[in-house]
Formats: sequence, C-alpha cells, structure tokens
Amino acid sequence: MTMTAPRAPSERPGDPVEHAIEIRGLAKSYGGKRALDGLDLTLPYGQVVGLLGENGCGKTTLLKVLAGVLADYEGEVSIAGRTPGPGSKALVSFLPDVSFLPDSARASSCIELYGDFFDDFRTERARELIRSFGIDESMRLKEMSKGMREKVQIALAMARDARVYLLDEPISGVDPAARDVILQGVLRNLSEDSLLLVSTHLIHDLESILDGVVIMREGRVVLAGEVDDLRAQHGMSIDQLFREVHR
Ligand SMILES: Nc1ncnc2c1ncn2[C@@H]1O[C@H](COP(=O)(O)OP(=O)(O)OP(=O)(O)O)[C@@H](O)[C@H]1O
Repeated sequence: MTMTAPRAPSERPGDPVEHAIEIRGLAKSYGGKRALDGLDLTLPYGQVVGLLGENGCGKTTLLKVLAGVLADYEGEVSIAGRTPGPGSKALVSFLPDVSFLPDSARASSCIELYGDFFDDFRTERARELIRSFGIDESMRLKEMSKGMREKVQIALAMARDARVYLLDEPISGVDPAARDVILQGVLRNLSEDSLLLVSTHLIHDLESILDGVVIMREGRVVLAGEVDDLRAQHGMSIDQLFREVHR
C-alpha cells in the first residue's frame, strides 16, 4: 500500500524519491505464531498517519521492526533511508507502549538522560512540553499516575528533531480532556518534513489531526490512504470506515 505526498520544491521530475518508510514483504513470527504476514507499505515525509487495527493484528510488532528493536524479520524495510538498526536510531524517535524510564528518576533527570543520549534532543522544547502538559518536572516518575508518565514520555519523544516519529498508543492512559492539549503539543513540535506514524484505538480523538491512515488486519495492510480521499470515496468517517473493514 502506498501513500503519496506533494513533491517538495527542491525535487525535480525524475529524481528518485526517498520515502520515509518503504516496506516490501515484511514477515515476522514469534515461535510458530505469524504476527506480520507479507506486509507492504510506503509512506512519505510530511504527514501524520494513524496506524489502526484490532488487538493482535501486528501494530506494535510493525513499529518495533521499524524502530530497530526487533531484528529477526523477513522482507525489505527502509526507514529514513536506512535499514532499521543502530544507524536509523539517530533519525527515528520511538515511543513504545510500555514505560521504559527508571521509576525513581525525576522528569528533569529524564530530560538530562535524553539530552546525553540523542544529538537531536532539544532540552528547552522538552521542558516547555512537560510544563504545557501540566507536569512539574521535579516530580519522580513513581509519584506520577499512568497518564502523567505517558505525558512525560510523549514530551521526550517529541523533543527530538527526528525525521520519523513512531508513537505506539501514546495517549491511551490520558484523560479525554487532556488529549487535545497533548495532540496540539505534538503537532506544534512536528517539522513539516517529518513523518509521524501513530498507532491507536482512539480513532475518534485522533481523526482530526491525521493526514493519512493505515488499517491493518492479521499481519497485513488492508487499507491505506489520505483521510480526505478515503472519507470522500467511502462517504463515511475514518472511525466508521474502520468498523466497516472489520465487520
Ligand atoms: N513477545 C511475543 N511473543 C509471542 N507472541 C507475541 C509477542 N508479541 C506479540 N505476539 C503476538 O503477535 C501478534 C501481534 O501482536 P502485536 O502486539 O503486534 O499486536 P497489536 O496490533 O499491537 O495489538 P494491540 O492492539 O492489542 O496492542 C499477536 O498475536 C500476539 O499474540
């Protein structure tokens, strides 16, 4: 499945286009269980794309392969022009769906940790985001609720100047009233030539910020496209379309 973006002004007709993500025939099994089953996907820079699909269809597995966390897969995968691995991690900001920061650390120490680790990390941006999400950076993570920890992790992921952001279920623990504040913070810090790929079950909350959508089923992509085109073609919201695909 392929999604296209308008040509950047610097590109000339005939130039080879570097896509943010290019995947051909991706397969990944856990023991005998097939989680990804010959998945094809091409995504351009400059978009916010929602990754949708029922429980167990392979969203997290796909994001882990793209992030360079899972290496034993079959097929061809390119992200930001590189094979996922140590070389791609400098260009790709990955937010996993589990808490990965030391529990006893204060948010301020996590900011320092990220600053030491990633050349593209912007400390002031992280501070501003954490503040705008209503978190006191002197708090320890273990004193925070699940939603507060999620906010810190989102702020850290978005404070990098990455080419591709991969967010796995970023706002599932955040209360509905705060979700808009978080999403606006995410968009505010997203450069126009980056790709943001975000997996979610909260289609209704995210639909307004999405340029594109990828719908997965049983380890493959069953539908991908620009949200405006899909809404016009099918005469329904993305939320309704998702339900139709899974009926
Ligand atoms: N570490 C693992 N060991 C064995 N099987 C796994 C492992 N991780 C995932 N699976 C299996 O791979 C399949 C895809 O799982 P994955 O977590 O990628 O789905 P998902 O679409 O992210 O689901 P959800 O929406 O529930 O988060 C599932 O059948 C799951 O049981």
